[in-house]
Amino acid sequence: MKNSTHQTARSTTSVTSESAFLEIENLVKAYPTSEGDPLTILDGIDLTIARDEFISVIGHSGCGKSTLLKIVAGLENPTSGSVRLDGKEIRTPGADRMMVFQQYSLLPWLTVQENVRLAVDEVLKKASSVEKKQIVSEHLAMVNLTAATNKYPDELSGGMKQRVGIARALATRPKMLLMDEPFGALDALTRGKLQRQVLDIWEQHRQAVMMITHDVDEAIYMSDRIILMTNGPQAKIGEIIEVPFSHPRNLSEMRETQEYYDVRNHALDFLDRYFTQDE
Ligand SMILES: Nc1ncnc2c1ncn2[C@@H]1O[C@H](COP(=O)(O)OP(=O)(O)OP(=O)(O)O)[C@@H](O)[C@H]1O
Repeated sequence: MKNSTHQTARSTTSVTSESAFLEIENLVKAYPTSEGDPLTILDGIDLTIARDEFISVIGHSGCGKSTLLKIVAGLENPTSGSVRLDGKEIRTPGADRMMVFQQYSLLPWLTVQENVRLAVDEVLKKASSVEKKQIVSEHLAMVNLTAATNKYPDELSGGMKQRVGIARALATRPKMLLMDEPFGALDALTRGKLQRQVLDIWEQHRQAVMMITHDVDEAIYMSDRIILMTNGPQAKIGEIIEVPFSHPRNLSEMRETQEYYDVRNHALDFLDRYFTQDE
């Protein structure tokens, strides 16, 4: 089934300006070093993402993917350039962007519903107590966790913990979801199930998503475009692949098409070209 032609792996650098929701312009990020001169990690990133678009960011370890995500989250500031969400410059974290990390950052002394409720209380301050209760149970149901509502994190599997993290992020109704290798710590079977669940939710309630992953198949399955980063330091966007499948998607059907393998090979060839000896 595999072949190496690239005919369907189209590259596009941006969405149209009318539909741009996140706009990253000439972003540079440098960190100070003990040697004196700062080290430029990201060097001139230009990227626009639409309001209802799911994008994945792939690149070799250390190229600056998490740094880029943290800048969009407002946890880090760019050295120069601009990052705007819905026309407004991002400088600090905000309830319009929620993050899901690889390591489930749940509070161990709170139950599943209390973990989600804490975030809802923090963000949806104007909602009534009844509404907030409803939002929490609705989002726990979305990730099939109703039965685990009153459990504590250490009573849950890794996949369940990650589902709580996803329910928590979605329950605050952010305009943008930022995910840093959200399935990276899970076994293959759990990963596949959770990818499907997140995709089901996203296909029903579309929002802007930026997901970092090391997994090309995950990126093809879930995203509209795949951002391929060059190696760091001074990493840039090397290429952007438009995934030629509409949503909702069916992985088995996708895998029966030539387009799937064209995109896959194209992305893997790119990553091979940027492979370095010290990785
Ligand atoms: N706060 C910081 N101070 C100095 N250097 C930093 C800081 N944060 C990240 N870096 C450096 O920036 C580079 C990019 O790091 P980053 O974590 O963004 O890469 P990544 O592509 O997400 O890596 P990985 O795939 O391994 O998670 C690395 O060389 C890292 O050491």
